[in-house]
Amino acid sequence: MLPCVLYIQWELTLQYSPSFWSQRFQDPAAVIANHIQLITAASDAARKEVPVECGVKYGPKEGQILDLFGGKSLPHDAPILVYIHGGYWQELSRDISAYCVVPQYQSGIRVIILGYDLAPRVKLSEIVEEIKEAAEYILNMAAKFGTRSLWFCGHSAGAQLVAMLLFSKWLDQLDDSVFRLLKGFVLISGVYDLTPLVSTYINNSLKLSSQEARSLSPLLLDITSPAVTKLRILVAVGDHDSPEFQRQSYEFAEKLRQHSQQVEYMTVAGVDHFDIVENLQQKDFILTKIIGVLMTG
Ligand SMILES: N[C@@H](CC(=O)c1ccccc1NC=O)C(=O)O
Repeated sequence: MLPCVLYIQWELTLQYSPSFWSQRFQDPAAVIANHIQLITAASDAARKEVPVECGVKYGPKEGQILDLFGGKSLPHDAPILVYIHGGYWQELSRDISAYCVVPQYQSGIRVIILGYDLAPRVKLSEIVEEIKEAAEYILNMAAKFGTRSLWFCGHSAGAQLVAMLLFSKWLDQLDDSVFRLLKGFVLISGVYDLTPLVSTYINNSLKLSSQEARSLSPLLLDITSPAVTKLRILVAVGDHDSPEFQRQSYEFAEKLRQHSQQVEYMTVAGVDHFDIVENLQQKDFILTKIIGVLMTG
């Protein structure tokens, strides 16, 4: 029999390795390989099909770069969707994360694909700071464009980065003329309590202490910002995500609900941690349609 500590460690590793839960492939490595292949092809296609300004710097650090899709072909007040990729803050990049662009652009939405520095080069607390700087930069840019609405959407680790925007004072200090552009968040298959990751391989490059993990966990922090009551928030998770991922999404949505009546929770049928976002390249996928309706309705 395995000693209890080893068993718990193995169970945590399993719960927080999304590739093990896909029902589409036998081999977890094949899930990731397929994911990279699909999102790379869809991102290449987006750059061919949609006018794009690539490589806009939004801050001083190397990875603080965004790509802005839509150009002059959209009206100046077109809504903006900001998309933040996942990969446990150590994998993937903005240039292969533009897969949601084409259908949203076809619905009249500008899309910003946000890049950020990755661990172990930077600490997670620095990445959270980079995203805050991005949000500030983008809101001010949107105010200049005359944008009518702005949404943030994050996948997996990217959903934690979006959620952390709620725990920073800058949101409450924004001028109302800028804050009113921010309409909501779409949080897809996120991780909101980081403390279980500390004892897994995921922490090899993050090097989070238990204390740091707590301070970066939206599920464990007090929500004090009045901004939360003004935002619409959709928390979505795949029904083939691991039970722990599903629990975290459910609990975070419940926590948000204690502060706001504008929070929705949904389990997306028939998808895992990866095709829940791969499918954002399809205009008929339920989440693609919901994002379009939320942003233009
Ligand atoms: N090593 C992980 C990889 C992973 O979690 C992941 C990969 C791509 C996009 C998002 C991911 N998860 C969280 O950000 C796994 O086994 O699934």
